[in-house]
Amino acid sequence: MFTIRTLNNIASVGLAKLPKKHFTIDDTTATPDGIILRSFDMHNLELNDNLLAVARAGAGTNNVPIEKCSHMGIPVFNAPGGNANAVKELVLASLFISSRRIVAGSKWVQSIAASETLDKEIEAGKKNFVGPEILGKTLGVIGLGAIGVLVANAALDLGMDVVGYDPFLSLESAWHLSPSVEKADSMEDVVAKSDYITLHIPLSDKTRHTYNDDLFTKTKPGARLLNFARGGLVDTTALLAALEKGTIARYVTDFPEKEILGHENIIVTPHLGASTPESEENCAIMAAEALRDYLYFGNVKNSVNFPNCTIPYNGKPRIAVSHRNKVNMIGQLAAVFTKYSINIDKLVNNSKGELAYNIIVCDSLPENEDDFIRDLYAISNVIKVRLLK
Ligand SMILES: NC(=O)c1ccc[n+]([C@@H]2O[C@H](COP(=O)([O-])OP(=O)(O)OC[C@H]3O[C@@H](n4cnc5c(N)ncnc54)[C@H](O)[C@@H]3O)[C@@H](O)[C@H]2O)c1
Ligand SMILES: O=C(O)[C@H](O)COP(=O)(O)O
Repeated sequence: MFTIRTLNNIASVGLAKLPKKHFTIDDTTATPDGIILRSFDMHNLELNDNLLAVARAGAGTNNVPIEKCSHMGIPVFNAPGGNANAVKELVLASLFISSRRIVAGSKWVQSIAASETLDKEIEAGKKNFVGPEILGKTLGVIGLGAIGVLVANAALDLGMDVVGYDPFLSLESAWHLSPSVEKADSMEDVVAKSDYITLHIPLSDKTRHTYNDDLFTKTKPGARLLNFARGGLVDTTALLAALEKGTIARYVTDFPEKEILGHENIIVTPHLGASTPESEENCAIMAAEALRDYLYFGNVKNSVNFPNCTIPYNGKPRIAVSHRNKVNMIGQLAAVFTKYSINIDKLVNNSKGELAYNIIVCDSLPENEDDFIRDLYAISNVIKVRLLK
């Protein structure tokens, strides 16, 4: 039986992927085997020793202590692309609301007292809410992953020119990205030629304050900046200065911060990017399935810190071993199997950065399982050993 703690509301269709026969959902336990969450900040949460896996029902994992999890041999799963369409649709809406003064105009209309002269007042006041069309304008897309590709392709369909930048473009993205998207060599190149700029990169120590004074200086004057990725990507002080100077005409963001609330040229939504029933369900299903397959079979798919590693279940016992990515680890593991006369049926070893992970399917298990496990743990650089029967 596995105990799963949820740290946010997770769509019930996702939790239904964890059969009651083998899983208990307990949101109060301090010793879960698995955690499922959305944006809950896990950085200050103590990780219990028996925690086996964390699944983020969404894309961004900056709220999860990845390094600490890797150190403890805990895979962190996410739901790549599971909410990309929801974000794309909100970004498209934001292209329009950053241009046409829909939000300000609507607020103004709501504020006028209904009177005999309403029509006249509206016709006189509407000149204050003029905004340009997006047709024929240039959109710069920074980050061409699941969301960036959808946004770039959709903007082409709306008659925009699109320039994109992603130095780590994946094969998957390259397959889906329209060839009409111009490839830029640098972020500076993108912001210098774009009337609209949209950010779709993860937040990390490397990307924090990507949009800073320097990049604002290189931005085409009067550009509109959309941020549906993470608040920390934009340096707020530099942003407010850029709005003051007119470098940026409008900023639309999904990440409220007290410094930007109430600014006439900033439109803020309450982190709504993935808040559609479709995305909430997709992500919950992807996260729960990844967690279930890891807990049952040791299979790894969609992990941000572990390599993909899968062996279809064939009824035989399996040992899952994570270790630091060093030489001669397989040789040392195999020696322990030899010592206990265990025949290996299948073995997959994959690595990701400093971490490697093995699934070893065996024909039998030794009589003294505890000694066997202890010998595996005794190998230097082994992090976690799981015996799955
Ligand atoms: N507002 C929301 O509710 C919401 C919803 C989903 C995702 N997000 C945010 O959007 C981010 C992107 O989501 P995604 O699903 O497209 O992720 P993704 O992993 O599919 O794509 C991210 C892309 O950014 C690229 N990248 C990384 N560093 C870069 C850099 N320095 N310069 C340019 N490109 C860089 C990567 O190569 C990758 O292609 C997430 O990390 C998350 O923070 C927000
Ligand atoms: O990174 C993500 O997937 C989004 O920010 C969505 O976050 P949420 O699941 O808390 O809405």
